[in-house]
Amino acid sequence: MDSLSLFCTAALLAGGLYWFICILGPAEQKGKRATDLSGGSISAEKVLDNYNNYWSFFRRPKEIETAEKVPDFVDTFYNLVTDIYEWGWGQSFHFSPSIPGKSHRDATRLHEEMAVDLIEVKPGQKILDVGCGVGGPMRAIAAHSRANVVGITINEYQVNRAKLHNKKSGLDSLCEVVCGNFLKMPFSDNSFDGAYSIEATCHAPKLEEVYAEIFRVLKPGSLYVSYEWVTTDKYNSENDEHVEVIQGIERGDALPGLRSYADITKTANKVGFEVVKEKDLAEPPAQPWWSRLKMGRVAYWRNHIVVTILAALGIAPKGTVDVHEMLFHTADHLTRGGESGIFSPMHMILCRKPNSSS
Ligand SMILES: C=C(CC[C@@H](C)[C@H]1CC[C@H]2C3=CC[C@H]4[C@H](C)[C@@H](O)CC[C@]4(C)[C@H]3CC[C@]12C)C(C)C
Ligand SMILES: C[S@@+](CC[C@H](N)C(=O)[O-])C[C@H]1O[C@@H](n2cnc3c(N)ncnc32)[C@H](O)[C@@H]1O
Repeated sequence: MDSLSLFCTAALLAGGLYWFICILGPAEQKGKRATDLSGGSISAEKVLDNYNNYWSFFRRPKEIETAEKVPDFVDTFYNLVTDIYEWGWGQSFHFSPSIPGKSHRDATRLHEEMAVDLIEVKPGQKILDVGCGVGGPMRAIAAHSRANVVGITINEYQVNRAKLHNKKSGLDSLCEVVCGNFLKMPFSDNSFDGAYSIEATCHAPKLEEVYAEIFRVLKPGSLYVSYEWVTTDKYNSENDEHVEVIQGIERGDALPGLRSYADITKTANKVGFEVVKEKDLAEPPAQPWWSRLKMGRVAYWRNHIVVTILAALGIAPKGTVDVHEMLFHTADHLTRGGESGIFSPMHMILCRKPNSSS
């Protein structure tokens, strides 16, 4: 081979690799590339150890007895997955029903806007985003309602990502992000005009504790809406396949144990809320929320190859491949949970803090 053909072959190979990693594997929404994957606040050399610790803790969620350790492990989980989520899903870490003729991005935004419409906030009022991730919902909600949104997340890396995105999108005057535990929030009593949580309170070992905290910080008369992860009335704990799917969802999503849909209202009432409305937003005529996960299967294989190459080259931390593989299996369990109807990530509950409450 003469030197010109050698040069052309090398250039083609390099171009192909660049295309495979950087063009084929960019974030759903611009901001994260495969080459940026990190372990969040965990240093690269400790990613694998942290993954192994996470795995030994959450492997059998139903057996988790030390509830006080859960927030720390959830924090570790989000250090491990936040970049992969942003890269492969976008800035909103939740599901939404598919809407024929609309993109995932629009369907996601509409699902988020519905939450703030339900809590009836006015421009300039202050609302709380409980478990805000990197702030995808917060920005959509602030832009839609012109309310001031304060988000709280246990994960410091997410706080920094959210702040960066808020600034880039020009919404930082409406959006504030705080690092803290939603089981013990650094906010005064009766200080918010409304609150919402999107697929976040499922991480609380006891739902009652997080609902009680939200109740405390809300002004009397104001509304709170939550999209909860639950097992539905189709779930049968005697059915081995059902149990396998639900346990797969729990361990791949850092859940200390999924709750039954029937527990949600009971808990809201117990802490003092009036339940205004409750509805599983996944139920027909809503279109499947899991179709986006299913459609992505080919992309996950490609991502797996990209992550494996990057980890081998030392660009992505060791352990990224294991985390990605865990998510790969989680996607399958979530899809099976959706298809069988035993699981919903969008059991909506709308509650009011009574006016008379002291
Ligand atoms: C509410 C929670 C998170 C919900 C979803 C945002 C995430 C649940 C599973 C995640 C993913 C699974 C497969 C990944 C894929 C293998 C990878 O190549 C690209 C990213 C995924 C699609 C990833 C994206 C986010 C999820 C869909 C929980 C934690 C309470
Ligand atoms: C699946 S993400 C959803 C994020 C966001 N609601 C969204 O839809 O993009 C769950 C979020 O809950 C947060 N979270 C979990 N446990 C928490 C805790 N104890 N205190 C504060 N935040 C917590 C995580 O850090 C993460 O930001």
